Formats: sequence, structure tokens, C-alpha cells
Amino acid sequence: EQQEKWVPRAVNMEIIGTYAQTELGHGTFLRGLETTATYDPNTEEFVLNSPTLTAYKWWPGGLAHTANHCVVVAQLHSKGVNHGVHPFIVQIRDEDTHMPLPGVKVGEIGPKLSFSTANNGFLGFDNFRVPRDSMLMKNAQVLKDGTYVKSRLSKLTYGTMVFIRVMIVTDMAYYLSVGATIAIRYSAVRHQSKPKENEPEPQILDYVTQQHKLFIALASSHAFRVTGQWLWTTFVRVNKALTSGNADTLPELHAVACCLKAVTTRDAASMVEACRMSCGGHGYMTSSYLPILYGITTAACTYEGENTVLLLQTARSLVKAWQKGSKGKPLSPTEAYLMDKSPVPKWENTLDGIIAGFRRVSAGKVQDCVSKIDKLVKMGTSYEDAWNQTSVRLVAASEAHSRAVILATFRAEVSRAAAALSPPLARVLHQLVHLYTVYWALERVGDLLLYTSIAERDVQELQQQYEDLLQKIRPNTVGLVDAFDLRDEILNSTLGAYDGRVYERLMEEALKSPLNAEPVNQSFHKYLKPFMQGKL
Ligand SMILES: CCCCCCCCCCCCCCCCCCCCCC(=O)SCCNC(=O)CCNC(=O)[C@H](O)C(C)(C)COP(=O)(O)OP(=O)(O)OC[C@H]1O[C@@H](n2cnc3c(N)ncnc32)[C@H](O)[C@@H]1OP(=O)(O)O
Ligand SMILES: Cc1cc2nc3c(=O)[nH]c(=O)nc-3n(C[C@H](O)[C@H](O)[C@H](O)COP(=O)(O)OP(=O)(O)OC[C@H]3O[C@@H](n4cnc5c(N)ncnc54)[C@H](O)[C@@H]3O)c2cc1C
Repeated sequence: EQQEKWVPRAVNMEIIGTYAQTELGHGTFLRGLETTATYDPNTEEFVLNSPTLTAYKWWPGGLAHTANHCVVVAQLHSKGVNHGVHPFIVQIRDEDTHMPLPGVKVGEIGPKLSFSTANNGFLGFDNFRVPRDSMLMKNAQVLKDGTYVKSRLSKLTYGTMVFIRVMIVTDMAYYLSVGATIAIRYSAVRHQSKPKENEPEPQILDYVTQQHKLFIALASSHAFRVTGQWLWTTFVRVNKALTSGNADTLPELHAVACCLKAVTTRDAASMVEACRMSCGGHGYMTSSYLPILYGITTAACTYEGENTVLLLQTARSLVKAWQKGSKGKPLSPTEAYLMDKSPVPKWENTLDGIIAGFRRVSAGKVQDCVSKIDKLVKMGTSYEDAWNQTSVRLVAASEAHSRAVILATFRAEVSRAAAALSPPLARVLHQLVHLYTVYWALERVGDLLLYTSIAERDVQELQQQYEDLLQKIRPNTVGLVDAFDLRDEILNSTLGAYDGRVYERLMEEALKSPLNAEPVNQSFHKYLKPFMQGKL
């Protein structure tokens, strides 16, 4: 009934909404939210209040001047009992005049690192009444007399966040494709330095250090797209099971979505920044789009669950899995490898060898965390303090798990798809999988040395494999970014346009500056001249 009421209006853009969960005082700790929705059975309404300054909603995109409705997450009180946070759909502005409704205080939160157009807002309520059917009642319900009917699973309230975290992985693939396209096209246009006196300046893309900065962004875009698709399929499967009343697979989905969201956003942000810096001074120009892209990408490390917090959620699941597995109980598919008790195998410098190595690293780190927590607890430390004291290692274990999942998924999905591709295309995709895998092996060589039988010779060989791959991929790099098929209007970059007219575009953009409208700026007469004449 609620979907019938709201969804068609939202789809037709008759109403514009946002998700108002985070408050000034709390974003991570949802049980600590302070906005209240108190049921009044006499009028069959909920009364919304923001009892403190820190209860004000803060951040929702589009809230400030755009949205006229929002989903408000509030502490539900009925018959004098607090039932925890629940979602309510609330109209905040008049649909005709767009004026805030009486009892609603809404505004804009101010300038941010980026996301300038997102119109993020704040929102407070003063005895603001909404009808009973404003509470989204698919799961938990409040009956007319105020009786509370519990959801069969309390965590279903958090379902929207799981959905968006799943989507974000694919979103990061997209941002990386934009960054890689701009930086690689520019690196093909840009010539700099003269290593050989009698030859022209080379394209900067021919410097191997430049390839090292950029090809990983290209490969990661593919890795995240493939992993995002796999995660989406998993999400759809879990959701189907939930619809038929089976929630057994939800914890695994939550655990894997948390760490994949965290690792893909962090990688995407740091690689987009590497793309920006790889363009030298011009990468610092707003017109290159790279600073804006960085601002957008790095925001994802915070929104939809701060990354460290999410990695710790996955770690919680890994520790539990370890404890379960140690008692001989079966584990979920993505965590089953933790219980691989076979002796550490001889290291192999192959894709499968490296993936197996990452699983060993992850399992070894989880075991290390469990031992430390157990030891601290035995010494009388509370479990919570032991957890906190172990949390740097827990985050590392969670990240290692995520790397193992991405590496295995990328390899498996590309191998599966390759059968239907032309051999040259399959070969190039395999090169990207190979490059991605070897890159991370070299990045995490310390961990591999700790937990696997990798030896110095293997590391040297991996380094050589990596450099060979850069060389093999180089001739196809521009073709590979063209294949992302991003239109110039979308790239919005002086450096990344298809035609490569970098210098012309930079000058055209500079000339658009209002500061170039007059030969002598008024500031000369107002400030500079008096200053030069000692009059200021
Ligand atoms: C909305 C956009 C709509 C667009 C739609 C269009 C669609 C298109 C999409 C396009 C995409 C690109 C978007 C680009 C633009 C983006 C713009 C920016 C958007 C940014 C939006 C936001 O930014 S919006 C706010 C997000 N704000 C968080 O993200 C809070 C984090 N904070 C928590 O999420 C919890 O607070 C936290 C930590 C788990 C602890 O919660 P807690 O204290 O209650 O829980 P505990 O830690 O005690 O855990 C108790 C047990 O619950 C288990 N569990 C916990 N969560 C669970 C869960 N979700 N599912 C299952 N199980 C769960 C856990 O695993 C434990 O299980 P067990 O007991 O068995 O171990
Ligand atoms: C661009 C942008 C758009 C957003 N859009 C929306 C939106 O549309 N709707 C909405 O509701 N919200 C939105 N948010 C808010 C966002 O979801 C929160 O900022 C985010 O969930 C982080 O919460 P926080 O700000 O409370 O960070 P905090 O939790 O205060 O984090 C601060 C630090 O404390 C650490 N920390 C916190 N708890 C723990 C813990 N348990 N263990 C270890 N370390 C911890 C974190 O790791 C971090 O280093 C948006 C945010 C941004 C930046």
C-alpha cells in the first residue's frame, strides 16, 4: 500500500526525496540517533522532534532546497517504550509554494571539499505531526492503538545501506574509468624531457613510471566493475531469499558489501588522485576535471558508512567465522577458505598461486587477531577493550579478505567471460587481470613474506612480470580507455577530450575567466597602486 502511494509519485518526479539519517551528533552509531517519533494514538499520528542541537539531521543530499519529502530515520516511541530507529516518510515542504512546513527547520550545511551541487542540508523538527502511515511498515509496524509489531529481523531497517554499498562498488569502477581516460589520453598528448639527445621528446605515457601510476587505475576499473556485478548478483539472490523469509545469507552479504565498499572507495580515491598528479601542473586545473573527480570519489570513503567502521564490521564477521570454523561448523562461501588447515604450500608465481597467497594472508591475520583478543580477555580485559586494542590488525585482516575476494572474483569472472570473446580481446583482458594481481602482490609483499612461502627470488620474478606487463599493455592503453566510451560532455575535461586538443582547450577555458575580461583589473587602482605608492 505504501509503495503504491509513494513510488509512482517519486518516479514521476512529483515529489523529490532524500535519505535523512545522519545527525550532527551521530552518523556511524545509528542506535545513538536522537530524532524522536512518538506515536499519539488519539490522533493516529507520529510527533517528530529534534530534542537537541545534535539531533539535527545533517548531510542529506538535496535536502537544503531541492527535496520536498524525505525518509527520516528516528527513534520510535510508542506506549512509553523506545523501539529503536525506524524510517518515516515525511513531507517537509509545501508541494506548491515549496515553503518549509510549520514545525520544520531546514537549510544548507555550507561549502564542502566537493559535491558543491549536492545541496546537502540540515533538518530539525518541532512537534511536527505526520500520519501513522508515514512509518515505512514493510517490516516493523505500529498498529492504530499504538501496539508495536516487531520486524522478523531488526537489521532489515539497514537494508537501504546494504543496497547503496553494493551499488558503490560499480560506481567506483566508473569514477576510475573517468580518471584513467583523462590521464591516459593526456599522457599520450603530452611530450616532456629529452632522454635521447637526437630524438624528439617522448610522450609521457612512454615513461614506465607513468605507466606504473596509470595502468593500475585502468585495471582496477575493470576489477571493480566485475566485482560490482558479482556483488549485485549476490545481493539479488539474498533479497529473493529474504522475500521468502530466509535471512540466512544476509550476514554474509553485509560482511562482504562492507569491506568491498571500503576497499574499492579507498583505492578509487587514491588512484584518481594519482591520475591527477600524473598530469603534472595541468592536473591541478579545475578544468581538467580531476580535482572535482577526486572530491567526488573521496567522499565515498565516508558516506554510506565510514570506511574504517565498515572494515571493522567485516572483521567482526571474520572473527566470528574463525570461532565457528574452529568448532567444526560450516562457514559461508566467501569465508570458507579461513579454515584451510593444509600446510602452507610451495609458493607459485601464478594467478592462482597469488590468490591462494592472499587467502593465507587473510586467514593468518584473522587468526592473529583472534589470538590477541583471546589473550587480552584471559588477562581480564573486557571483550570491547580487547577488540579496540586489536582494531588496527582487525582492519588489516578485513582489507586482506577484501583483496582476496576481489582478486579471485576478477580472475574467475574474466576467465568465464573470455570463452565468448575474440582471442585478442581475451588476451588483453587477461593481461589486465595479471597486472592487477601482480601489482597487489608487490604492494603487499611484506604480508606475503609473513604468511606464505614466497621467497626473494619469487619477488624479483614478480617484479619482472609486472614490468613486462606494463610493456605489453602500453600499445593498447589508449584503445582501452576509448573503449570506456565516455563522451567528452561527460568527461568535461580540458585534458581528456577525444580529439586531444589539450593546449587549445586550456587556453580557451582560461580566456573564459572573468579576470581576463579587462586588461587592467580594478584591484590595481583600488589596492595595488596605492600600495606601490606607499599610500596603503
Ligand atoms: C541515499 C542515496 C540514494 C540514491 C539512490 C540511487 C541509487 C543508485 C545508486 C548509485 C550508487 C552511487 C551513489 C552516488 C551518490 C551518493 C551520494 C551520497 C549518498 C550518501 C548517503 C549516506 O551516507 S546515508 C547514511 C549512511 N550511514 C551509514 O552507513 C551509517 C553507518 N553505520 C551503520 O551501518 C551501523 O550503525 C553499524 C556501523 C553497522 C553498526 O550498527 P549497530 O551498532 O546496530 O550494529 P553492531 O555493530 O552492534 O552489529 C549488530 C549486528 O548487526 C549486524 N549488522 C549491522 N549492520 C547490518 C546490515 N546493514 N545488514 C545486516 N546486518 C547488519 C552486524 O553484523 C552484527 O551482527 P552480529 O551481532 O551477528 O555480529
Ligand atoms: C558527501 C556526503 C554525502 C552524504 N550524504 C548523506 C545522506 O544523503 N544522508 C545521510 O543520512 N547521511 C549522509 N552523509 C553522512 C555520512 O553517511 C556520514 O558522515 C558517515 O556515515 C560517517 O559518519 P560520521 O560523520 O558520524 O563519522 P564518525 O563516525 O564520527 O567518524 C569519525 C572518525 O571516527 C571513527 N570511528 C567512529 N566510530 C568508530 C568505531 N566504532 N570504531 C573505530 N573508529 C570509529 C571513524 O573511523 C572516523 O575516523 C553524507 C556524507 C558525505 C560526506
